[in-house]
Amino acid sequence: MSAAKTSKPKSDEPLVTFDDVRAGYDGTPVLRGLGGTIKRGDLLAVLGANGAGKSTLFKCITGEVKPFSGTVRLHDLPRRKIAYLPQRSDIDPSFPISVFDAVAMGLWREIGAFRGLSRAAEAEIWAALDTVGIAGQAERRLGVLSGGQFQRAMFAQLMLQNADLILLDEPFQAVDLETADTLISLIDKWHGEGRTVIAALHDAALVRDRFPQTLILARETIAWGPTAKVLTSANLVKSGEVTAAWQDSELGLSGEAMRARMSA
Ligand SMILES: Nc1ncnc2c1ncn2[C@@H]1O[C@H](COP(=O)(O)OP(=O)(O)OP(=O)(O)O)[C@@H](O)[C@H]1O
Repeated sequence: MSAAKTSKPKSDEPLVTFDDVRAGYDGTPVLRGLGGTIKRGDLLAVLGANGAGKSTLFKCITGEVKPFSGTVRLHDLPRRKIAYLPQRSDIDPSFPISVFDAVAMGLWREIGAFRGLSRAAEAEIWAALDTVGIAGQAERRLGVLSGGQFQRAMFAQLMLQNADLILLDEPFQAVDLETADTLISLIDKWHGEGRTVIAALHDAALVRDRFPQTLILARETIAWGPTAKVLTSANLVKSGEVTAAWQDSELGLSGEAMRARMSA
């Protein structure tokens, strides 16, 4: 995302509104009764235990998962202005593509997949590779990069997308501290440019340090608001318990056992 391309300025405008969203897979709900608003310019962390529904929330925003009931409303936000980085485990590393071409994919929506790259576009790709520190890896196959290098390449691709909303699913998983620092600086830069960034994370200390807003999720909203207010150990414990209770209920535990766990 070059500095020349500006997104809308930061404001209190709503960007995504969830209204009583019930969504999941094969008729089984994962998210239940989810409500709330992401504002334009938010830098929001989504925290929750494994299986809490963080990725499902992202997929509801991208439109990949359609709610069974309730609505996910995008306000003045065309889907092409949403950039989504799935969890590393959801990206096929064997796809035969060079690092350069993978990063270039960030421009596809603007220039089309099958058009040749202009000199300006090539320069933009090299600048993005340089910013994330992997210009020297450009000709290598994407699949042979280390976890950190791979994530740097994915961030370079995001840089080129010029998105208004950037969704990052566990972006620091399996990356070293130096890489995490580089990637966090980019997130700060995007936030400074008025873009909205939402990241699913597990590191509460990092969230406390760098993310002004937090959503704690456990299939339903446990808490959502300013990080200093929301990110408490009580809320984190509750989130783990509520997610576990929903998972137990899906595995067929009796309603009584579930209620006992919920009220413990
Ligand atoms: N494609 C799918 N089909 C069926 N069930 C799914 C699918 N994707 C996710 N689920 C189920 O939905 C629930 C929530 O998963 P989700 O990936 O949204 O949680 P998460 O909070 O992102 O978890 P994690 O921290 O482990 O990535 C889990 O029980 C998961 O098994």
